[in-house]
Amino acid sequence: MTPASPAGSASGTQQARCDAILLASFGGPEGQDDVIPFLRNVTRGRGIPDERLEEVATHYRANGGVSPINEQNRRLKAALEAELAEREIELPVYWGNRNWDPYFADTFRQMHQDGHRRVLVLVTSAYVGYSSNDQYLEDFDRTLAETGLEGELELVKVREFFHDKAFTRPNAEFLGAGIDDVRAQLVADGRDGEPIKVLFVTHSIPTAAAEKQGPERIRELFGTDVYTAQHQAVADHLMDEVPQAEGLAHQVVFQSRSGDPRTPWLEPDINDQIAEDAAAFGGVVVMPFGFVSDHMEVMWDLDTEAKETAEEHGMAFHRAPTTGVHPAFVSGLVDIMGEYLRGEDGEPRTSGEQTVAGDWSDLTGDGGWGTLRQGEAS
Ligand SMILES: CC1=C(CCC(=O)O)c2cc3nc(cc4[nH]c(cc5[nH]c(cc1n2)c(C)c5CCC(=O)O)c(CCC(=O)O)c4C)C(CCC(=O)O)=C3C
Ligand SMILES: [Fe+2]
Repeated sequence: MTPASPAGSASGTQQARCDAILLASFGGPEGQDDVIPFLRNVTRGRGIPDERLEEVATHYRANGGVSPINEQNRRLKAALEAELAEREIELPVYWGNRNWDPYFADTFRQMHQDGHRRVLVLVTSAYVGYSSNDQYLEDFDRTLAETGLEGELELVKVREFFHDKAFTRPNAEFLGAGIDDVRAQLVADGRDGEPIKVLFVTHSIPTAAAEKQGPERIRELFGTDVYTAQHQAVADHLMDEVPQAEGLAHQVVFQSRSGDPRTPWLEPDINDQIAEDAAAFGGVVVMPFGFVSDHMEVMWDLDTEAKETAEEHGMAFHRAPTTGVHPAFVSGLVDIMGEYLRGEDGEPRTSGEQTVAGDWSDLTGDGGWGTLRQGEAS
């Protein structure tokens, strides 16, 4: 695994050019028979009790055993291919997953067989955390070793993009539309003028894992862990960007905690926060900005559970979409990938545009995750 060095920063050394792109994702089941094997893959070696697997399985079972994530990724792959073709960037796009078919091992073998030796890897996570970054790097290294492709296939991971226009522009649009919708719901209900709150929701992680992440300068600046800080910065930026959001309350909250209930995870949970806000707010806009597609965690934890919680408390509710295949997301991602691709003149072809202010370099910091792995956090 090569450290993510954009083409332009390759000082002096003559780098080989990337000859393919890999869309790397989580993977999900595509039928009832896939559900338990998929969950075993996800929790491999982490001692997640069977009761918990069965509980999570019900979320998938209720949807025919199918997670929407693979279809979302097929659509994203097609959209990226179209955008690349439009710009005359002639690189094939492959797709591989951590937890389901097509598995990384099969895709790596296929790419190598097709003659590719240096692959630009786009991971479907906007932020830097163990699950969204480091675990992928570990998977890539392990897969290269398992397939005997170490030294044969070089992988270059595209940087995080939570702070880029690619990600913030579609989310700003969704936030504005969400506020308009909740306002309209309140008006239709004869409750015009009741206050609205914006809840920015992301995946919870064990606090021990969050606290392990450097760098210190970000922890000090935000007064919180680095995982939360990335989300806090995006949430604050979006509230500033969107005219309709002026004067509204907002907060970063968490969803989908799992594991041993005695192990502390980041809080508050979105459902608890909705219940607490019910007395003071007439409606809630839920922004699932921790994810880049409407997958099972969005369908179940937000469209089912959080929506129910809001309804029970008589609150208007709007769940905003995720970036998915929004044209600005797709073209922004290709701009960012262009940082690693050189044009005729040897310079990076394009670059992303950072919209969230701040120095977001070296987000793992302090040598990364050290010996702590999330499975050991409890
Ligand atoms: C930070 C984060 C992201 C966001 C970053 C990113 O997007 O990469 C993410 C994404 C996802 N997580 C997903 C699904 C699951 N995550 C689990 C378990 C866990 N996630 C964790 C963290 C994260 N997860 C953690 C700390 C655990 C517990 C320990 C462990 O086991 O690692 C479990 C096991 C059962 C359970 O305990 O709930 C499942 C089934 C799906 C697919 C959804 C679909 O199928 O559509 C996606 C995109
Ligand atoms: Fe997860």
